[in-house]
Amino acid sequence: MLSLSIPRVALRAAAPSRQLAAAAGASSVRFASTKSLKDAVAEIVPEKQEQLKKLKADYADASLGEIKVSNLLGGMRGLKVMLWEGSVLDSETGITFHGKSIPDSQKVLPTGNDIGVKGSEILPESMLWLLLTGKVPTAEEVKGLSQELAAKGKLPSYLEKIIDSFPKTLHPMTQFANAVASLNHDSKFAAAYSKGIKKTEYWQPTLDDSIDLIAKLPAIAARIYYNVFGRGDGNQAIDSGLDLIGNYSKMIGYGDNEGMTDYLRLYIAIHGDHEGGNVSAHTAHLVGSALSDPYLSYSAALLGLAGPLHGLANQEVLGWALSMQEAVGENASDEQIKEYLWKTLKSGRVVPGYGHAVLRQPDPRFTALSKFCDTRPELRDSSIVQLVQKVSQIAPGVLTEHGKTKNPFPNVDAASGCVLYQYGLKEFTYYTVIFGISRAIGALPQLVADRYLGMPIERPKSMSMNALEALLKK
Ligand SMILES: CC(=O)SCCNC(=O)CCNC(=O)[C@H](O)C(C)(C)COP(=O)(O)OP(=O)(O)OC[C@H]1O[C@@H](n2cnc3c(N)ncnc32)[C@H](O)[C@@H]1OP(=O)(O)O
Ligand SMILES: O=C([O-])CC(=O)C(=O)O
Repeated sequence: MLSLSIPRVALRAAAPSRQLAAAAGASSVRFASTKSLKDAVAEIVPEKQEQLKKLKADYADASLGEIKVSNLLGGMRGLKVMLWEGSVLDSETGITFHGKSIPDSQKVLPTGNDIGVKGSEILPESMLWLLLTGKVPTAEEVKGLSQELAAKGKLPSYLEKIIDSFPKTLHPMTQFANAVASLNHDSKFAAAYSKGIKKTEYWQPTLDDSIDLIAKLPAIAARIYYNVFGRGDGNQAIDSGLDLIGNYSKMIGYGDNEGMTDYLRLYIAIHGDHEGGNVSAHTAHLVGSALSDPYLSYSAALLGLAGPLHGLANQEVLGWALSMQEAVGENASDEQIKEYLWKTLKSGRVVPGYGHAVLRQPDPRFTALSKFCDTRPELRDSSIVQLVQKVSQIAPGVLTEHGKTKNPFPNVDAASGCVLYQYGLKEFTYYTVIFGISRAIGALPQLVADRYLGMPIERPKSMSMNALEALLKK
């Protein structure tokens, strides 16, 4: 269970008490002007640059392990070849954000109640601040960031026209990536680069673009939802008193649903970063290393997220779970679920939502989302949530017996969609778009770090099979 009643941020001297904020109600809490996120990043830049300088000076020739042919042929698993500041993934214990696990983050990061909007889950703004600066923000800092994002959230009319021109049949993720790339029209980084900005200053317009993009993702996503599925407010109106996801939830028609709104906050906060090697984060970093601006880099990341072995798995899980429910009925026995799992495996398909390239235990994000379900009667009693949870107990045994996957446990995608479905968001081709709002809060901070650290263009050595054989025979 989440410790909903612990006044976490309220313990810090600068923050208003959580109870006070909640009692005051949405939009009525006043905050003194405070440090902006850009000021907070500027503070850490010199020490990070110094740390990199020292690493290079002291350890440039130290080895981090050997490269085997199996690494080259096996998707580079396990090779330590990327710098990534925001989070580290441990195969047994899962993700930590600047050293903080998900439960740790839930204890210290400001929630809606802390800034005067209803909600007890982590605000994605709080996670963004942590990922960018390594520091836990105060409630005032998060409120200030929320206000900045609301002020920058409206879409330019050229982008609205571009989104409206997409055929409804175009997958929402393809629309999303195209829309994000189009915003490069207004990139401050691209404009500054063409004017000859100094390399040491690259990070500043990179951060400006990143904040601007994060601010606009909800409206882009909501406009796509409205155009394709006809749901939501249609004009993506932004309430300056609401947080980023409070606004998003309102735009897609869930503004009055506190459970859904807080679920979206939790989902988006904890999907944000999963260290650097996953397909979407890695892609943003790779494309950004060519000094493509944040819009282009993140658009490329979204196209990777749209693959079924990565972010699209959450769409796949729901389709698969509903087909199972149709085949075996609402109160399926363990035996029926096992049979269905075997049928999937024997048909040569993967069981979506299971397995992981790094994790070897159940994904702590899956656990966090399951705990959210346990705290809410509307989810606890849902037949689809119950089925997904039952599958999570049975599938590991079947996948172990099947003997292929190195990790038979559920990953985050196993849990995320059934909650959306239960709250009435049933259009599951849209689910990965929500993941796409989230991944920006992890991938874009690294782009900023890449620029203040002066990271070079990424260019590993590749080999043909013939060249490899020739090398190995030497
Ligand atoms: C947010 C995220 O991206 S989380 C991941 C979301 N993706 C999914 O849930 C899709 C299902 N899972 C998978 O396909 C995989 O487990 C991945 C892509 C996540 C990881 O892939 P890998 O690191 O290659 O996994 P692993 O080393 O365990 O694979 C070994 C074999 O087990 C198979 N395997 C892995 N997971 C599964 C699964 N869920 N069901 C059936 N077979 C599986 C692989 O396809 C591979 O088979 P092969 O030897 O015939 O090619
Ligand atoms: O880490 C990975 O490879 C996939 C994943 O779970 C994520 O990107 O969130």
